[in-house]
Amino acid sequence: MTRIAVRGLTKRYGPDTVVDDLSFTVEPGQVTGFLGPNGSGKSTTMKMIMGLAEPTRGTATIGGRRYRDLRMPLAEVGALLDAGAVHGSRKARDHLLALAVSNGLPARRVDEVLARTGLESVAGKRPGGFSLGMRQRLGISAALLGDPGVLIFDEPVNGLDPEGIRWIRDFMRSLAGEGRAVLVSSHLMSEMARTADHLVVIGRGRLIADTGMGEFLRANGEGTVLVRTPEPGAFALRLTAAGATVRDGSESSLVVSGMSGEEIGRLAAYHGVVLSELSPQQPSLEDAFMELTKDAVEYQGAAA
Ligand SMILES: Nc1ncnc2c1ncn2[C@@H]1O[C@H](COP(=O)(O)OP(=O)(O)OP(=O)(O)O)[C@@H](O)[C@H]1O
Repeated sequence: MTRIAVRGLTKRYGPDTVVDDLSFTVEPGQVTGFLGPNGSGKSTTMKMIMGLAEPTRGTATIGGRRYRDLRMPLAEVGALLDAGAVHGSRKARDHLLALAVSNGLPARRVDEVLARTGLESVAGKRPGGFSLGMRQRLGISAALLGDPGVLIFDEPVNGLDPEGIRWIRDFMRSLAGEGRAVLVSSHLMSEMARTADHLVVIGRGRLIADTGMGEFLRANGEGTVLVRTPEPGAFALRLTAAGATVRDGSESSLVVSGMSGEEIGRLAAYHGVVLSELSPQQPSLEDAFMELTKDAVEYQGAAA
C-alpha cells in the first residue's frame, strides 16, 4: 500500500513563500481532497510531489521515496496536472503506445486503459478535435498506464459539464475503492463534499485543516433549526433544559442547534407551546470553507 507523505514542504520563489512548512499524508484507499483558494499553493505542492519543482525545504515522498528516486515512476504514481493539455498530434492510441513503450510498459495496457476511460471508439482519432472532457480522459488514461498505486489530479473538473464532472467523481471513487491513494485538488468545497474521504485545506501555502470529511461535515454541516413561537423566552428555557443550544435569531425567532426539528416539535407539543415556524436550515459547505480560509485569501473581491 503506497502513500504520499509531505513533510515540512516549503517552496520559495524569490521573496515569496508559496508553500510554507506543509505536512500531510495521503492514505491508500481514500480520495483526499486538496482544497485551497486560488493561488494558495496546491499546484506547486503537486509539482513538488511529482518532481517537477524542487522543494526549498522539506520532502515529498511516494512510498517512502522522492519522485526522482522511484525505479518505475509510471508504475508508482500517475498524475493529471494540466488537464487540458494534449501532447503532440498523434492519434490517441499512438500517443499512449509511445508513452507505454518508452516507459517499458506492456502495449496491452494501452487498450486496457482506453477501455477503462471509455475512449475506445475514438482511439484512432487525433486529440486535437477532442472535447475538454475527452482530453481529460486521455490524460487520465496516460496516468493509469503503469497501474500506479498513487494518483494525483490537479483541478480535474474545471471547465467540465455536469456529466463530465460526475464521471470524474465516480472514477476517483472507484480508483480509491481499488486501494489506491488519490489526491485531487479543487478550489470548490462543493466538489469535494461528494468525492473526498479526507480533506487537506491550505491557505497561503500553509496547512489550515487536515480532517476526515465526515468530521468536517459534522463540525460544519450540522444544521440549525429556526423556531418561531409567541413565547420565545419561555420556550428557549425549555429547549436549553432539554440540552439544545439556543441563540436569538431575527424578528424574535430562535436559532436552535443540537436538536432536530422533530425533537423540537415534540418538546413544544409536550409543553403545549404554539409554534408558528419550525424550519431546518441547511448550512452551505461553501460557507464553511470560506469561513475557514477567509484570512488566507490573497485578493478579496470588494463587496458590491
Ligand atoms: N514558477 C513560479 N515562479 C514564481 N511564482 C510562482 C511560480 N509558480 C507559482 N507561483 C506563485 O505561487 C503561488 C501559488 O501558486 P499555485 O499555482 O501553486 O497555487 P494554486 O493553489 O494551485 O492556485 P490555482 O488554483 O489558482 O492554480 C501563486 O502566487 C503563484 O503566482
